[in-house]
Amino acid sequence: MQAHLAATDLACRRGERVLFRGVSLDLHPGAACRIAGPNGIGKTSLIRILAGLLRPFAGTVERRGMVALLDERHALDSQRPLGQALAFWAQLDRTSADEHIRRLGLRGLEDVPVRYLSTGQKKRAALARLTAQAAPIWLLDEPLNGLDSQGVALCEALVADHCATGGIALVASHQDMAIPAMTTLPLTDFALAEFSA
Ligand SMILES: Nc1ncnc2c1ncn2[C@@H]1O[C@H](COP(=O)(O)OP(=O)(O)OP(=O)(O)O)[C@@H](O)[C@H]1O
Repeated sequence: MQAHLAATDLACRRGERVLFRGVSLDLHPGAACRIAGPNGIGKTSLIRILAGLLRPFAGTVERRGMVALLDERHALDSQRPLGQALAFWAQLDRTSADEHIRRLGLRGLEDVPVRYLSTGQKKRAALARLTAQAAPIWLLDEPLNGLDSQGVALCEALVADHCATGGIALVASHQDMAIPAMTTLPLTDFALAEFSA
């Protein structure tokens, strides 16, 4: 089964405002797309609609294949040491976290409680959790936030590898990313003023 992520004529309403409307996309294996736009335009809201966590005001979403979401909530038990927190999810995913801990440069931090990790270390841990999931569809909300330059390059390489091996990546980011053939969906074009229905 080939992964597929499509949306047709999406609109998003939050409170009394329609944030955007008429948003469509059609992503097939290998596709990388960046959602761009100013603060508050609705990038996170669009990601959450595509993840199935927020109901669109209008339009439809079609998902085929498992979805992995990375956002500011890293979903790792803050009381547990990093190794155990990642192993908890790895066990559910029937995999091992070790290779992902190594790849994300987290070796040596396995015994440190998640709550003591720095911002960038937590983001790397969330990326380790993401890569361990082996989901074909990645929805990434500001994945570069908090990463140092080496972390940014690493994240770009992860996304590029994911797409090169048939994955789909949709990334909300204020920063350009060095990903081959990455397209841009500029949300600004769809912004509306106050909702007046
Ligand atoms: N539950 C909610 N109820 C009402 N308004 C909300 C709710 N959640 C978010 N909003 C509003 O929706 C708008 C879009 O928020 P969203 O987080 O999607 O924007 P964004 O483009 O991701 O912003 P940023 O670039 O700052 O991360 C904001 O004005 C925000 O205040």
